[in-house]
Amino acid sequence: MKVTVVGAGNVGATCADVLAYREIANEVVLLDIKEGVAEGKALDIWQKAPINLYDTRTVGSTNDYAKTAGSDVVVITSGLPRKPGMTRDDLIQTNAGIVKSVTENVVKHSPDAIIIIVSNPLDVMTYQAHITSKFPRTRVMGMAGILDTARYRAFLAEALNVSPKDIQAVLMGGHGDTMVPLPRYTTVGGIPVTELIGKEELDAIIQRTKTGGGELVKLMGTSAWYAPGSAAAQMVEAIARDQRRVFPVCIKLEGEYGIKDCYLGVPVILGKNGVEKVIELDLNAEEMALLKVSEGHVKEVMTVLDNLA
Ligand SMILES: NC(=O)C1=CN([C@@H]2O[C@H](COP(=O)(O)OP(=O)(O)OC[C@H]3O[C@@H](n4cnc5c(N)ncnc54)[C@H](O)[C@@H]3O)[C@@H](O)[C@H]2O)C=CC1
Ligand SMILES: O=C([O-])CC(=O)C(=O)O
Repeated sequence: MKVTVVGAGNVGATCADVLAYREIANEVVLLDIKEGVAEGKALDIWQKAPINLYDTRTVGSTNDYAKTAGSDVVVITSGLPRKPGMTRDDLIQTNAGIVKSVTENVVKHSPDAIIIIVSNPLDVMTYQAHITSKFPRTRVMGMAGILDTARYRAFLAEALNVSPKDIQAVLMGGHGDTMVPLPRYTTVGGIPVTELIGKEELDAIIQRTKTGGGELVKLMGTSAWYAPGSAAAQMVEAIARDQRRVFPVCIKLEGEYGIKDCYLGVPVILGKNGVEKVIELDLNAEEMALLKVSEGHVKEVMTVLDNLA
């Protein structure tokens, strides 16, 4: 299994590191446009191998896609992160061009790859990569749902003073303030969460989850990377090991949930072919209304992208 991570910044380097120390791939190529940075970080990760005991080979590349040739999975993290006061959508102008040119190179050198987008605005950058690559939708997906769900699970674990391992949840929709956490599908060791926490406290956790990315941007002056990098690596693992894990993943909807031609996070089965199946939940009217709001927002930003072209 050969995996390329494009963008050797905070998220990309973290993802490459997790891929290596968890031996998810035999070879990880880290690529960036900044001279020497990807080579340096790949070398640093390789020099950690005798300490942390792994044998994944990590290779760096300054914009030389020949080194990425024949990758099975490509994770695209290249692009600007936001600064305090910005929304993810504010990044579209710069990141659309970056994701487009990176995708063109990926297609040329790894025509059979599965592409995982991380760059923001996530749902619309997944759209950009999909239309540029012309790959089937099952091979072009965005990472956001695992991260958003992890934040929700972490906040719940803290509030209930239980292990985050025992909290299972689904979160749908776009990667932004219109994301749709689903308390009805949230359990703690199999127990419905609503039996363990009051409505007011749960609502506050849901609200904190929706603005979870912004909370970190405010604290750090740039966006998060440990959880995002690990979340992208977890998607790669599900594909590399054909685990058929059930994760919320951003994909083009083609009629599921009554939604067409929109890129939204939905629960899927992730395996060796990419998205093996989109799972359709029987949402109630309130949940469906929230998903429609999310669809409306993502479609607006998709139109912004169409008008850039
Ligand atoms: N989907 C999600 O849940 C998350 C998305 N993000 C997004 O991921 C992206 C990366 O974030 P960070 O790693 O924190 O940023 P960063 O600034 O640390 O790293 C980005 C890297 O991309 C590189 N780059 C720019 N243009 C390139 C090109 N054409 N080819 C190759 N490399 C190129 C830069 O040189 C830089 O090293 C941002 O757009 C951010 O908003 C971040 C966290 C979570
Ligand atoms: O908030 C940001 O800009 C980065 C991101 O998508 C996240 O951490 O959820």
